[in-house]
Amino acid sequence: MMKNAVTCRDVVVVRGDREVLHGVGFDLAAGSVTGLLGPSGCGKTTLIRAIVGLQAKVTGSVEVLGLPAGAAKLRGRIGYVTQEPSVYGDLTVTENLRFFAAVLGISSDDVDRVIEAVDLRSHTDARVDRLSGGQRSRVSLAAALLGNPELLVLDEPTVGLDPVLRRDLWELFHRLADDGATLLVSSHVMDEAVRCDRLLLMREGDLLADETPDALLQSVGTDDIEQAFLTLIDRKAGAR
Ligand SMILES: Nc1ncnc2c1ncn2[C@@H]1O[C@H](COP(=O)(O)OP(=O)(O)OP(=O)(O)O)[C@@H](O)[C@H]1O
Repeated sequence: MMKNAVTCRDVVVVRGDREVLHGVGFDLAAGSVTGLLGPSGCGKTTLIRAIVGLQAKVTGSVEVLGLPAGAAKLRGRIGYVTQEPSVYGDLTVTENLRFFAAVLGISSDDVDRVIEAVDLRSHTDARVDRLSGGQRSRVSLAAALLGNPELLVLDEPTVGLDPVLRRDLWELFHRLADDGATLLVSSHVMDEAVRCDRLLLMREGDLLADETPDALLQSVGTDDIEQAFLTLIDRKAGAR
């Protein structure tokens, strides 16, 4: 039986004085790539923060790699890339990664592997503040890959990347999953959905769909994910 890397049940989150997740539940199968899709403000980052254990005021249950989200023992087993670059501008690519490896207690031998994985070999000695936005976000991704985490949570990792790089990154995500990692990748670009094994479609703090891309397209009767999403919204509005 396939194990679940993440299990969420009835997850409710309050931010400020507003409930922004209204009882979300799903599983992430180990070794899969799941896309978390939905319009800006629908709650993707909030859900991600609940999974990586950074979000306050979470009720319901969030279990990650068999432990409650935020458990100290999960440190080092999860790689998380936020939308903001999390690396130092005044250090080179290699210096950044050596620093993060040292902080995590990982051998610096791993630095070459992650640089290669994100295709930054030709920029190892460049200061990060002299790199392009896309290159900088790949340095953050490389830092998250240090130590081979079992769960990778990536918040909009392909924003600002050209089509070739986006394709290469999605190939990397699938290689990592083939090696056993579980990936949750958020995006508001619907055409990335077909690259995922499974999709979570969110809107206004609710999960509208939790399906494979093919099953979703079939159930809605279209060959376009964006259209499928709009149809689901209309159906939900009609059901109210
Ligand atoms: N610090 C905060 N305090 C109060 N409300 C917040 C805070 N951060 C986000 N929110 C609200 O929570 C809701 C969900 O935000 P969230 O950042 O999770 O959305 P998102 O789907 O990740 O959006 P985007 O794609 O634009 O990053 C939004 O309505 C937002 O206004």
